[in-house]
Amino acid sequence: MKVKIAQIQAHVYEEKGENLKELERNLERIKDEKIDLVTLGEMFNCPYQTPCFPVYAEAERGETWQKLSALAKKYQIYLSAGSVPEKDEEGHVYNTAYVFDRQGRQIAKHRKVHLFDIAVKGGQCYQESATLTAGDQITVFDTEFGKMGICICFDCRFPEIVRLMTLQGAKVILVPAAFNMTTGPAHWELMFRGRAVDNQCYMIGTSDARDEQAGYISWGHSLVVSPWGDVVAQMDEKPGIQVTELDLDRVEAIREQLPLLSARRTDLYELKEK
Ligand SMILES: O=C(O)CCC(=O)C(=O)O
Repeated sequence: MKVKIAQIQAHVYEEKGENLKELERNLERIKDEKIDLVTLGEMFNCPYQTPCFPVYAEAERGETWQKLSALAKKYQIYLSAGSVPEKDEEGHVYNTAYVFDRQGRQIAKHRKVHLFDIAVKGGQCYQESATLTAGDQITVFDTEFGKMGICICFDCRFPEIVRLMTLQGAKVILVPAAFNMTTGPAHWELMFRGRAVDNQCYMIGTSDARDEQAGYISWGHSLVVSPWGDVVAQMDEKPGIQVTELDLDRVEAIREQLPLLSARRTDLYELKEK
């Protein structure tokens, strides 16, 4: 089975609504390409700076959510709408990824479970936990193409989360992300290839475009890695759209020929789900 995906690596505007307008312009550009699934970057509608998250945050089903749902319906696409800051009733703010189906119905919601708190000497420092609360769910969802999983950026560094999604049946893992100028060159491609090789699944990393003037400078390089570990497609750092066709039959074929998942020694080790 084939799935045609479009990764939109967009510039993040300070004006929240401008990001939705840009999304619509981009969807209009690809509307005749029979795209099945569109993916966006992490915090695609909000500068990636901790003080901005509470200010830009909206409740689920808020204005941004409504527009995203309407766009999925209008263009009859699955829309993995990157991630956005989400506020709950108690005022907690999350880094949340919504996924909509072709009718605009929400079919998945993932709140980032591993907050990005790092301090690399002479390099990138960041503390998401200054304003964000972590989620507590692993997220897989059904599509007409079978099960997919989703996690957000730093989540993907933890092999357990991708393994659990794989064991729950996901053949494609979507990762809205924004690595930076320290960790991007070092780990971006390596991480996606590693997860793909271990789990024999498609890994789809979609970043925001690089903005040298921004407080946090994204690495860009949105990519698709096959279940064999090849980089099927990779962008540079600039805004753009990358269209790729996934062949989901390769997942089963590779798992049969190189039976890693079935050869696990679960008598010696196990991964517990809560
Ligand atoms: O893991 C990294 O190097 C980057 C992670 C990140 O930027 C994020 O989780 O938003």
